[in-house]
Amino acid sequence: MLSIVGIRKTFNPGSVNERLALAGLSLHLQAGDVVTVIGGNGAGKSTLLNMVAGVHPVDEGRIIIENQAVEHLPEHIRASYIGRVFQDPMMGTAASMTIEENLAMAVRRGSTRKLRRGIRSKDRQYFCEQLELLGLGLEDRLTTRVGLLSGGQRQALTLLMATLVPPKLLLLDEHTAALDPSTAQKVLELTEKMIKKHKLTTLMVTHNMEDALRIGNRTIMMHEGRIIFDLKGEQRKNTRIPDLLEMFKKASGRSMANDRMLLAN
Ligand SMILES: Nc1ncnc2c1ncn2[C@@H]1O[C@H](COP(=O)(O)OP(=O)(O)OP(=O)(O)O)[C@@H](O)[C@H]1O
Repeated sequence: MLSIVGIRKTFNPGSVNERLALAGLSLHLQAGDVVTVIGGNGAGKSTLLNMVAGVHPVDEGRIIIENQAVEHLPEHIRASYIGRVFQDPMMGTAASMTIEENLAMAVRRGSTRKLRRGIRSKDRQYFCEQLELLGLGLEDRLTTRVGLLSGGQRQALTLLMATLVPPKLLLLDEHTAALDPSTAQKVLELTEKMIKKHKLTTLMVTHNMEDALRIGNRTIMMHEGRIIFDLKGEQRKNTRIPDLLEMFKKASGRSMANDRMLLAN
């Protein structure tokens, strides 16, 4: 489903700010794989997602989605089949537009149909049904501007928009990190529900090691632009947080002290 082969990315090459973010990373996902991505600060997790989404061009390597090489395709083309939810609830939705206008945009993602002028009552009914699934009462606020919603409501809406037309690939970049714990929990439950409902192939970056081991079927840990371990099956089932820390130490030669990953657990 997704094959990432030997991708390299260096930011600001040749300058004092040169940063090697991805060091020839390879990763293969089967359809329906839900892979959590963990790693210390600056390990390259966001860069990995950004490269798949086409935010930055790769220096080297290939990215193949359903047998199609996409590494040279611009971000807006990839956006038609990649759903994304970012850490910042202000991204992913248009603040000045209403809930129904945002949803109408999301429905048209990837469609060759021209933008219709109005939103039909049939569309409204569908939006209401979908919003009800969030359990946040947003179905009664279709004409509310998104800028007036709370961070959690906005993030739940972004998640709905990212999955309304089921994407080939869902990319979640610490999408609950900026929310208060109970809202984060709720958005995470919704995430799991959406992934299950649409059987979405997913890459989810998280700093929460407990979530990383609980959600999905595979966990990769990154360090200095590489994958230092890849847990699945029985091995993953039997792995606990202290084991992760020990594995990190062994693979990276340093302890995880001071990283946000520790603070989140
Ligand atoms: N747009 C950019 N311009 C310059 N350097 C960048 C850019 N994006 C990332 N980097 C650098 O690339 C490296 C990897 O960063 P990245 O954000 O991918 O790490 P991360 O694992 O997501 O970290 P964190 O958990 O702290 O968010 C870091 O050294 C970072 O400073």
